[in-house]
Amino acid sequence: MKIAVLPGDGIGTEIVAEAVKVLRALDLKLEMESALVGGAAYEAHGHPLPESTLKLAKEADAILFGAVGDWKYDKLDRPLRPEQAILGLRKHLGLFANFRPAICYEQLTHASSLKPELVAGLDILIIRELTGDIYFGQPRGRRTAVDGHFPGADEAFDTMRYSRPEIERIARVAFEAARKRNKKVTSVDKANVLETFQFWKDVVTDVHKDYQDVELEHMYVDNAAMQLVKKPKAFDVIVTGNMFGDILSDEASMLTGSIGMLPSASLNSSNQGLYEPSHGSAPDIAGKGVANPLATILSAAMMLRFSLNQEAAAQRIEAAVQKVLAQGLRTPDIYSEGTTKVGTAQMGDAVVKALAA
Ligand SMILES: NC(=O)c1ccc[n+]([C@@H]2O[C@H](COP(=O)([O-])OP(=O)(O)OC[C@H]3O[C@@H](n4cnc5c(N)ncnc54)[C@H](O)[C@@H]3O)[C@@H](O)[C@H]2O)c1
Ligand SMILES: CC(C)[C@H](C(=O)O)[C@@H](O)C(=O)O
Ligand SMILES: [Mg+2]
Repeated sequence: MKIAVLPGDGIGTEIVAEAVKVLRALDLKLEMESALVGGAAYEAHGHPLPESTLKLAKEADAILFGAVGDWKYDKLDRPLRPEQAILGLRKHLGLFANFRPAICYEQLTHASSLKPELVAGLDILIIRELTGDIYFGQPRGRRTAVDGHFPGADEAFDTMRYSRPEIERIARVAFEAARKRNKKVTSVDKANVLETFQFWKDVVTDVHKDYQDVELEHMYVDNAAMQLVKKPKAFDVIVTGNMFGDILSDEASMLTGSIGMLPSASLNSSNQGLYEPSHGSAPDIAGKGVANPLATILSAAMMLRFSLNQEAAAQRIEAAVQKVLAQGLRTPDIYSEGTTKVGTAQMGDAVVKALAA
C-alpha cells in the first residue's frame, strides 16, 4: 500500500507529521513517500505542483495531504499560487467526490459554537462536488470593458457551470451514502437565482427516481447556512456544489468544536483518494506547535477505510482519538476549562499511546 505524503505549507508539515506517526504505529505494511507541494514546492522548484509530485500522487494508492498557501504568495500569477496545487491534484486525479463528515464527539459538545444540546450526537456528512462549478468553469479572467456602461473600466469574471454527468455522479454518491446512514439527502442550491443551480436541482430530482427509499429535500444555500446553526441535527447527508460546499463545511466545522476536527476524503471513480483536513495552512499559528492534528489524523483513518481497505485500522484510530479526548487532552482550539492544554506533537503522541492501550 503506497501512500504519497504531501505536507505542504504552514501547519501542513506539523499536522501531517503527527498523522504519519499514527500510521507508522499501526501494524501495517505502508510504504510512505513524501514530496513538496504548494509554496514549499514553488520555493524549491518554481512550481506549486511539480511534475514529480504529480507523478508520485498519481502512482500512489492514496495521498495524505496537509495544506497549502500563505498570504505572501497573493501577488503571484494565479498558476503559480500554492492553492493551484490542491486544485490541480483534484482535477488531474478526477477527485470529484469530497466527503466532509461533521461529527461532534461527546467530549467536545462544550467546545462547539452552539449550545451542547444542539450538537450532542451530531453526525452529518457534507458531500461537496469538487471538480466543477465556478472553481473550474471557463472563461475566467480580467478585461477592460470598452463598450460597457463604464467604458474603459476593468472587470473580472468567473464562470459557474455544471454538466448533467457531473451532477448525476455526485448525486448518486450522496444517495448511496445516505442509504448507509439515515436515508435523507438535502441538496443545497441557489435555484431561485442561478440557472446552474436550477439545473443542479432538476438533475438531482431526476437521479432521485432511482433512490425512492431515500428522502430528498431541496434547500437554498442561504437558508442552509442558517439551518445549520439553528437545528444542525435535522440534516443527515448534504450534497452541494464546489463553492457552497467549501463554505458550508467550514461553518459546520464549528459545530464539532473546531475546524481542526474536520477531516476529509476526496475520491475519484476508482476509489483512489486524497485525504486532507478541511482547514488550510493557518499561517497565523504555523510554527508554534499548537495546531490541532486531529482532523489530519482522522483523515488518515478515512484513507485506511476508503482507499486501503483497512476498516479495522480506521476504527482503531477513531477510537484512539476519542480516548485522548476522554482523557481531557485539548489543543488550544478546543480547550475549555477543566481540560489539559497540549501542543500538536503531544496530541499526536497521545493518540499513538492510545492505539497501543
Ligand atoms: N486544502 C488546503 O490546502 C487549504 C484549505 C483552506 C485554506 N487554504 C489556504 O490556507 C491559507 C490560510 O487560509 P485561512 O486562514 O483562510 O484558513 P485556515 O483554515 O488556514 O485558518 C482559518 C483559522 O482557523 C485556524 N485553524 C485552521 N486549522 C487549524 C488547526 N488544525 N488547529 C487550530 N486552528 C486551526 C487558523 O489558525 C485560523 O485562525 C490560505 O492561503 C488558504 O488559501 C488551504
Ligand atoms: C485552498 C482552497 C483551494 C480550498 C478550496 O476552496 O477548495 C480549501 O478552502 C478547501 O476547503 O479545501
Ligand atoms: Mg475551504
